[in-house]
Amino acid sequence: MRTSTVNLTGPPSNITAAARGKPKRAAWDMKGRLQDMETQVNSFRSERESFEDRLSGYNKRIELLEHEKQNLNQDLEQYQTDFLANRKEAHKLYEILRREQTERNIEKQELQRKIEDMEYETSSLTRKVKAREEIISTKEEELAGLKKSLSNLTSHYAGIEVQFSSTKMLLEEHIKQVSGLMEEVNQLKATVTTLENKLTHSDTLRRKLHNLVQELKGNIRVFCRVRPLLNEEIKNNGGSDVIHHISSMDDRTLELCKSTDPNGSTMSGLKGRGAGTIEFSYDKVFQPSSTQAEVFEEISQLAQSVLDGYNVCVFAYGQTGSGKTFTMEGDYENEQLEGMIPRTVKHIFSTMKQLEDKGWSYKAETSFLEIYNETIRDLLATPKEAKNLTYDMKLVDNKKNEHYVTNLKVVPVTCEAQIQKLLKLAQQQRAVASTNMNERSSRSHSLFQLKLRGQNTNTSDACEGTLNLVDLAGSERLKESGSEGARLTETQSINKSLSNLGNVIMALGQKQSHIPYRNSKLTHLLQSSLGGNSKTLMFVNVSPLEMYVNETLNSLRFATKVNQCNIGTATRQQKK
Ligand SMILES: Nc1ncnc2c1ncn2[C@@H]1O[C@H](COP(=O)(O)OP(=O)(O)OP(=O)(O)O)[C@@H](O)[C@H]1O
Repeated sequence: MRTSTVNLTGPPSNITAAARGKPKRAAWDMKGRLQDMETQVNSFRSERESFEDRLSGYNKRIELLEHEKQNLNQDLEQYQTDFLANRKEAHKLYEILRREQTERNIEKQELQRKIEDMEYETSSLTRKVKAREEIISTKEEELAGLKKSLSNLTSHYAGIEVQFSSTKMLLEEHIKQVSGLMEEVNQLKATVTTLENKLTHSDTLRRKLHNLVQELKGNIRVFCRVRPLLNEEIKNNGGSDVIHHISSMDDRTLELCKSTDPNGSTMSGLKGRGAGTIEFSYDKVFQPSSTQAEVFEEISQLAQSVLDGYNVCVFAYGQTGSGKTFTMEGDYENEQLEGMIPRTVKHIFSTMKQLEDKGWSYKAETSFLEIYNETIRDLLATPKEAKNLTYDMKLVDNKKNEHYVTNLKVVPVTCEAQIQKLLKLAQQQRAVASTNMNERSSRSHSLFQLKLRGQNTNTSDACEGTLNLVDLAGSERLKESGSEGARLTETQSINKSLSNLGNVIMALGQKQSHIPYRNSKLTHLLQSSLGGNSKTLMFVNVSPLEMYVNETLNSLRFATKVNQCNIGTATRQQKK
């Protein structure tokens, strides 16, 4: 940049000094005054020249300055242009810088996140490393311990090896002895197997012979079952489950102590022991502790007989609450407490499967009814299905005296599960009414029937068997039941049909020409299953309560009579 300086001070100092330096001339001194004035003009002239010099200097200076100004203006314009260009450039750079900064910020955040992650990872790795280190140190300790044990064991092993070689020698000697003994054992085993086979064979034979004897005798078999005391009854018995008035010497006899009996033992045909003690004997007596499985074990052969083409009839007889329904049906929801009906069904279906290998195939159909006040009711029909239907008995076959019930639902069954379902349906439908004897007393007879038709493709053999499982209504006497009104009619009807069942059995036993089957629906319905063509078994269920000792006595007497009846030998129903 160009620069210059201009001196612009006031008029020359000699003028004022001349004026001021000389004393004032008198008015008359014209010459002097002219002289002064000429001096003054000269001074003024020289002053003017000096001024003019200075002015031309100033003008030059101004020109110079003007030039300088022009230069400066040009510079300024250049600067402005440069400035604008620079500002634009600077703006662009600023934008780039700002973008760069934003990107850097994002990168920085990213990096910070990564750093945080890495820090976290590092801290967790540090923790893991620490844990590993701890484990390693524990393992090292263990290793040290193991090394120690190993060295102990090695020395122990050396000792054992010594022992082993001596034992080995001993063992070789023993092996020789053992092989001799093994031979003996094998010989003994063979003897045991032969004996076991003989035993099984003789046990099967014994059972078969026992059944044969029973069949040949033609007797109705009777099993007696004493119910255990229930929880409430145990409480009333002073917390004890011991039944004092009923006892048993073995599994075929039962003693009833009726202390109130004045004569003690005068019942016809019954042995007496001591005052009021009466002994009864049956084919089997089940104690209160007997399980459902144990009871079924004894009747499983009867179930097998149905598949072999026999008619089988099982009754449960006894006073209300003595355990008839428990014995026949039990608890369908609890496998251990299942009664004879579900167990028989299971047994039959599993045996059917086994017999398939021998060429047998079976068709099965079932029905379930109850007789209430001498009226038949279908337990497999819902109330809607049974509406407006009447159930009468009609003869199927004159020769066989076989009856069927009109409108009764007969369901073809192919598996055990199907029957289980039907049994539950029937259970729901059973008429249950209350009496003084038992709040949930069943006041009807129920009859479950399963008919099987078998065909053997290998031998062309065919057979037909029917299983009847009957849960009879409570046998208590009118006096004891305390019934009135509708309940009285029920009890009378039950008593009538039960005593008729007894009459039919007695008439069969005495080989009478007329058997009163038609006197009650129950005997009428079971005509073909009683009377010689059926394997018949009666459960007499007994209450453990001493207060019912008279009812128990009646039941046991009835059962004894039934047991003594010879109704003839059951025959297999073969078909061609
Ligand atoms: N052996 C037993 N073990 C355990 N409880 C039993 C046994 N026998 C019967 N009971 C129970 O005793 C009660 C009466 O039995 P159940 O209903 O079978 O008598 P019931 O003779 O069929 O009576 P009802 O004539 O009224 O049908 C039931 O609660 C039953 O579960």
